[in-house]
Amino acid sequence: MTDDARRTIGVAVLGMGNVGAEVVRILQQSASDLEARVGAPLEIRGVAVRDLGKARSWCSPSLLTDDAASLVTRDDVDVVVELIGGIDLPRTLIGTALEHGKSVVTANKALLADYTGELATIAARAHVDLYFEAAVAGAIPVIRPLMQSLAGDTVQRVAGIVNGTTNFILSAMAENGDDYASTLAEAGRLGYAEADPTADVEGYDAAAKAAILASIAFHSRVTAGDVYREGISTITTDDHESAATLDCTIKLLSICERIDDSMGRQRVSARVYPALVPNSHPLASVNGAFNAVVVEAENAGRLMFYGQGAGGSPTASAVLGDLVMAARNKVHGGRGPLESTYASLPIAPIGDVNTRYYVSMKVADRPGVLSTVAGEFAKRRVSIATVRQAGAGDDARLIVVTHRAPDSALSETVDALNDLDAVLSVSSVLRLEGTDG
Ligand SMILES: NC(=O)C1=CN([C@@H]2O[C@H](COP(=O)(O)OP(=O)(O)OC[C@H]3O[C@@H](n4cnc5c(N)ncnc54)[C@H](O)[C@@H]3O)[C@@H](O)[C@H]2O)C=CC1
Ligand SMILES: N[C@@H](CC=O)C(=O)O
Ligand code: NA
Repeated sequence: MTDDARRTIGVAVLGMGNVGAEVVRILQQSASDLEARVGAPLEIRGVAVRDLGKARSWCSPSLLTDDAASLVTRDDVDVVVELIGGIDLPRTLIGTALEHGKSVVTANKALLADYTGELATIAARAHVDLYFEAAVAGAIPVIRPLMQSLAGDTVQRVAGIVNGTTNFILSAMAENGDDYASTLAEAGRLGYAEADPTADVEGYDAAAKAAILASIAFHSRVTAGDVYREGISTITTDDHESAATLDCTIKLLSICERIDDSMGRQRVSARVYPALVPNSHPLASVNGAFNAVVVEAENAGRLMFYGQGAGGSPTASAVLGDLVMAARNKVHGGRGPLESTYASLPIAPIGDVNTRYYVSMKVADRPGVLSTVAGEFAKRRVSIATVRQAGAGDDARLIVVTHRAPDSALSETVDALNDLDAVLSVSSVLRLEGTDG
């Protein structure tokens, strides 16, 4: 090893919350192993926090600063680890760090979903790394497998459960009938939820991750606004009960796939919504804050990645992996792969996606209602797979499951059902995924 290769790598950590605190702990506890793997010692030069007065374990007070902007430009810092969250401040801090020749590791999917292009351009100009394995599916390696291991294949589909908080809530509701609000509060206490948990429950976090996954998988620029999104805040105990009667469970899915238009041209569909998944499907048994991502590639076939998708130490594990890579590149020269958006595939609207629907509606309990309801599906060429009546009289409900049809035809059918006198209300509409038909 040359003298140069033995130089110390200076690390700045920005934010010491759920993830930042774990990163600082591991950096100190595993210092000698990390040194051996990098080929040089990693030394924390500073830790930026919002409140200097707060007590912290694993961190000498002399390292703390409330001036993140100065820390990221210091000459003795080689790699900046951003774990503050949000958009405007980290965008500026990361941009500045990269411009000053620092490699950056971040877990910030909200930022990356819209600004990967901007930040990757600065990183390329400065010949430094921008790594973000922790931004999607926490501890699970998905970014690196897609970007590197599958770089020679053609990925067709990336789909799965990428939000731990909502999976924790849906699992608790389905398994124990737990209450939505208290389970969400518990996810916050356990360090799974975002600072504003609306990002989790309304699907924004999963949509940001879908944008990142789709961009990498399809070598195209996909941003958060390109992702169709529905959250889980409207899912009720009745929905879980209905799912159980169909031998299904409800999961918030992120689905990114190539779909053809009517001329056979490829487009990208990226979408996030709660869906019924058959209990026999591998995703149905992914519970709690666990995530799973299924990748389908032309030559590799189907690959499944499973593990802890949220929480301080699992996320810190992915951050540390990136930090070791970035530090090695600083020691030995070179940099990681550049982002690749050469394919520039356009985005397909949700209406063009073929899905199956589950529709539960309160109906008048009188002769002819079933055929009126079925007629609205038929008018739009939506084929019905099963119909079941639950309850009777004032409690009569029809539960319809369709075959696959364009989402636009399905949503027009639901609008038409809402206008029928025979339908008192459409109480629930969910997609059904993971089945043929
Ligand atoms: N918690 C998790 O399971 C995961 C989180 N992430 C991402 O990691 C990042 C951090 O997440 P958490 O640690 O959970 O959030 P957190 O809210 O626990 O930590 C953020 C910390 O940044 C500090 N902070 C705010 N403004 C600051 C400033 N100007 N200077 C220095 N520090 C400042 C806050 O005081 C807080 O301690 C976010 O981008 C999040 O989306 C990614 C994957 C999993
Ligand atoms: N809030 C996120 C944290 C990890 O990305 C989640 O619940 O998955
Ligand atoms: Na990951």
